[in-house]
Amino acid sequence: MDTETGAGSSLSPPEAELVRGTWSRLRGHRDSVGARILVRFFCNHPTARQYFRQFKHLEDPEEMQCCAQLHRHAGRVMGTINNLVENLGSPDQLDAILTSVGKAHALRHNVDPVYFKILNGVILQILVEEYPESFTHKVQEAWTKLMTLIYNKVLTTYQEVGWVQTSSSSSSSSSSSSSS
Ligand code: HEM
Repeated sequence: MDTETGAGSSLSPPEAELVRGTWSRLRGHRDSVGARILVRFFCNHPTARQYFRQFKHLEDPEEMQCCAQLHRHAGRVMGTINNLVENLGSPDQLDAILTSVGKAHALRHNVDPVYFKILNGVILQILVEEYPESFTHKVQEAWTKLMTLIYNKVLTTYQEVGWVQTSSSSSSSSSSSSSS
């Protein structure tokens, strides 16, 4: 079987096992962890809110925390990660899942792909904060590889569909702070 996604290496079997092991511990808390990730992301990178009608004008983290659209997207992000983790042994499936995510965000939501890179960093940051004992150096390396694979495949899909940055998708005024 092909071990490449075409846009970055697949995880080795031991790396995939490390990701599965940590995910199985946090899967039951994925709604609350997902909401924390998105609140941190949107607070530290306010321009990322431009794509979300319901909370693009919200500044207060408490108000954001209550927003249904934020929770829906948190569920979708964490649901997609769940799907990816369940298919770590199937490069073709990983490819199909990420192509679909890439197409939706490029063609329907017109999201600047740089936000995927930023969000990936926030996901890792929150996972390490929430599960410090589980996220050893080796586990972090394995998760970083999964995040890189996500970003590379999404970016490749953007290129394949001919996504072109417009002023409304620009991220130039994004805050670059990474702490909460
Ligand atoms: C790992 C990263 C991400 C994953 C897995 C993900 C996943 C999803 C999924 C599965 C959907 C529904 C797809 C559809 O509309 O058919 C969605 C919708 C959406 N995503 Fe993402 N997403 C990610 C990152 C982002 C980022 C970085 C942004 C923008 C800053 C974003 C903005 C949106 C918007 C605006 C929608 C539509 C929201 C709505 O209809 O309420 N996504 N996302």
